[in-house]
Amino acid sequence: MKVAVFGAGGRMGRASCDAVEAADGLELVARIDAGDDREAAAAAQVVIDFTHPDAVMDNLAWCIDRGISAVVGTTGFTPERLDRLRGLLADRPEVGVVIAANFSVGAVLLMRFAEQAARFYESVEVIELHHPDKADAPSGTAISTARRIAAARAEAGVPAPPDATVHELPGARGADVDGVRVHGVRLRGLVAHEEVLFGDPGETLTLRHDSFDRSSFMPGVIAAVRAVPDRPGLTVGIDDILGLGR
Ligand SMILES: NC(=O)C1=CN([C@@H]2O[C@H](COP(=O)(O)OP(=O)(O)OC[C@H]3O[C@@H](n4cnc5c(N)ncnc54)[C@H](OP(=O)(O)O)[C@@H]3O)[C@@H](O)[C@H]2O)C=CC1
Ligand SMILES: O=C(O)C1=N[C@H](C(=O)O)C[C@H](O)C1
Repeated sequence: MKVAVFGAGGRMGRASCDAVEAADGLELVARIDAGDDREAAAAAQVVIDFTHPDAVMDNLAWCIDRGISAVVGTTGFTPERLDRLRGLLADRPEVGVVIAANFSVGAVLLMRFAEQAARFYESVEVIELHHPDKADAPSGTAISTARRIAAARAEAGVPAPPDATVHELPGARGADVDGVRVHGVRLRGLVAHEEVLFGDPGETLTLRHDSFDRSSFMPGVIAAVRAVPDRPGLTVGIDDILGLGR
């Protein structure tokens, strides 16, 4: 299968190029970075995109227009952006796009475990910790985690977490994602880490995942590349591809 990588000069792009080159049955046909002519990727059957939230929608429109499927790790996908993508894909029903905020197996499992725990605890907060060269905050993974926790709590009728704060320096209580507080740490030496803290009277539960190296994302990326030609339309998350179901 012919594969091109968009964002090939970046941290994830470089790791993806190496992973594609090492994978049986995959052939790396183009490395595209900012400013390069995308036509060099026109021969690809699948594009991997690890670029920038400001670039990814235009890249996907280009791929879909040419009938090229895509595996997307770039963050910044709002519900509105996903709807726009569904609209683009409706015109090319043979094309598949897999978007995942996190391709590491551990992060996928953490999100599922957090979703399961959500209804049992009065309090919940999310902390994401990343390298300081990251453009977006909170991380896409933390936003997805918080949304999934919020949805599970709402479905179970759990009220908003208690919080008596009335005096606050702006930002001290983090971002509000669907009613769940999300805190971002940017620290040299880190790669990608997330904690979900649950609390109830007399106990807490902490779920933590650490990516110490970008190789942690590659099995998920390669599994998605192999799967996407058989998954027309939009797939959000790699749970199904890993055999976990929704
Ligand atoms: N889903 C997942 O598992 C993961 C997702 N990510 C996400 O992936 C994205 C990239 O992260 P990371 O690799 O660390 O970032 P980097 O900044 O290291 O890499 C991004 C690369 O994309 C290039 N680029 C920018 N615009 C375009 C464009 N239009 N076409 C082609 N290339 C372009 C950049 O070039 P230049 O520097 O010249 O602008 C840069 O080389 C982020 O959104 C991040 O959150 C990261 C890790 C895991
Ligand atoms: O920028 C990163 O590094 C990462 N980005 C993704 C995110 O925003 O969730 C995935 C992972 O956290 C690493």
